[in-house]
Amino acid sequence: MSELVLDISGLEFQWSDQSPSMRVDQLSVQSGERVFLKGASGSGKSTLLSLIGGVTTASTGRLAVLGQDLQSMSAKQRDRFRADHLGLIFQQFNLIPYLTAVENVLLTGRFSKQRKITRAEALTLLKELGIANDLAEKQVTQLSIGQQQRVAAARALAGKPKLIIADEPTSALDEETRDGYLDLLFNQCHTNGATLIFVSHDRTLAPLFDREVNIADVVHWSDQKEGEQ
Ligand SMILES: Nc1ncnc2c1ncn2[C@@H]1O[C@H](COP(=O)(O)OP(=O)(O)OP(=O)(O)O)[C@@H](O)[C@H]1O
Repeated sequence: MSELVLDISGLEFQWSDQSPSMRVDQLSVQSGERVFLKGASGSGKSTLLSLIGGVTTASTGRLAVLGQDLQSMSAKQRDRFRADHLGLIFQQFNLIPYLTAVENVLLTGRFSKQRKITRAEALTLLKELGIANDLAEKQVTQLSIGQQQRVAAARALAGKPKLIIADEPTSALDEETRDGYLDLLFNQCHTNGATLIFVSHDRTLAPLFDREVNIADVVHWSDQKEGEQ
């Protein structure tokens, strides 16, 4: 089946009038694919992810996620779309420090009617990711970095979103924990029929994915600033 989960063409974006402009001529990802996105620091990986996640919008071009054109949505509609359909795993986790692990996972359901998750389901998901019930009831700041990283994954996977976007989620893990984490993430994506876009500097991980995309091949920056034409 060749359903496109991500379909970008002729996309142009600038952080501000004074910033270089970024162009993506074409990038598509098929349903169920696990894509490894690599690129040098500052090459635009996080910028691209924020466009795909609807956090920022491009000035021109097409960007469709799960068949929905994000470019034609208002900021509020994009927020709703993100909450309903996307699972985001950030480099810094973005967990709420004063909540327990399970409460952090349950937050997903607070922002989306479509992704309702019960406490029992959240605990099961955490357990599948290696966070037993006693840890799940602890404040997240009392967990190790590797455990927090798994809580962040559980929160992204809660409610079975169809697209998971992970920005360097294994950067703080030792090799063994990292490999276990990836196994769990892949298993969950497979079970849920989810597509995975995974950004990492760790090239040794690339062979584990269906496809490797070098950001330099898809993202082009122009240094021309306004007033310099
Ligand atoms: N919020 C922002 N406002 C203005 N410019 C930004 C912003 N975020 C990123 N940039 C600029 O966009 C360019 C690409 O940055 P981005 O963070 O996307 O790179 P990256 O490939 O994710 O880097 P890294 O691997 O270091 O995380 C950089 O020149 C950066 O300065």
